[in-house]
Amino acid sequence: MEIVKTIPELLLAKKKFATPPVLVPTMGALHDGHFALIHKARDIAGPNGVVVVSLFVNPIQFNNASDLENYPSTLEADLAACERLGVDLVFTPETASLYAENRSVLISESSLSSKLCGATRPGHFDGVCTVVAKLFNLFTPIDAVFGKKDYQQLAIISRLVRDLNFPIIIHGVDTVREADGLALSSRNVRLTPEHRKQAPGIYAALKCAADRVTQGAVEPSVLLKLIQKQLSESAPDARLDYLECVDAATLQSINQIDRKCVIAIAAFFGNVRLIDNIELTSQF
Ligand SMILES: Nc1ncnc2c1ncn2[C@@H]1O[C@H](COP(=O)(O)OP(=O)(O)OP(=O)(O)O)[C@@H](O)[C@H]1O
Ligand SMILES: CC(C)(CO)[C@@H](O)C(=O)[O-]
Ligand code: BAL
Repeated sequence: MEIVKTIPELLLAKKKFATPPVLVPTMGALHDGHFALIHKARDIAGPNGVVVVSLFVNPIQFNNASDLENYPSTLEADLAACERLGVDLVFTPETASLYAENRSVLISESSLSSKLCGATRPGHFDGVCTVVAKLFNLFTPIDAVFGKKDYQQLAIISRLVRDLNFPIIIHGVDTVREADGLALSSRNVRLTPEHRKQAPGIYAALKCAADRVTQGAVEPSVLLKLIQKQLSESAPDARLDYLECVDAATLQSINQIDRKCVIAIAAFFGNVRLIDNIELTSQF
């Protein structure tokens, strides 16, 4: 496995690739969710293809300085895991090697990012789109793999690829969960023991709402109230950042469950912000 830190090194390493790579962009602090992405990348690439992983905590997508400062970093363990999983190349750039000091170009998506995390983390998706476009330009992958835990991000990156004609196929991987249902997330390690106990309440409440839909419930407002009630009982310390039922394609709020939709949630436990979602697709 090759580890490269700079763009010149990356461009040199790329010359040795027999095929265009399959890219897995991450911010490091790898866990089983990331490993599922890497497995998917290997499936796509095949045994002789090239799988590359980027580990980069992208400062320009953070709207909160202390969130950036406290973002977990486990570089040695990440590199060992990538090696074990048969990754061909890991890219761990310094911020200065990716961003010019006087940079003045930003990629902005203006529709799918208007709600949910886009509304509560201003500028976040401009940062995501910009760094992902850079990674696409640097690696020229044929495929790239993202997780459905970040549902809105996956939708926005698919739109970025469509609207800017990146010749790349975007693959989504189902959310990997702890045995108690909590979505794996690098930020989970920052939960206090008490908040870690409460956090599975998020997915439990989402599932309960999804079950109601299976039984015929069609009013998003009823479902959202049910989730809020459940959360207040199972996770009393959770502070909602948003909770919405949105059209799965447009990510705009809906009044009736009459098409593929997603319930998306973000909640704070102390200063740790977790996101999760559930797709309500089985009926449509
Ligand atoms: N539990 C998970 N299941 C599947 N994919 C995941 C999971 N967690 C993260 N991913 C995906 O891994 C990629 C990198 O995400 P990232 O490095 O931000 O990890 P993270 O665990 O989402 O961290 P955090 O949410 O704390 O920022 C993204 O495509 C993300 O959707
Ligand atoms: C896609 C990504 C690596 C861009 O920094 C990040 O938003 C993430 O880890 O989901
Ligand atoms: N997983 C999305 C990256 C972020 O929270 O900034």
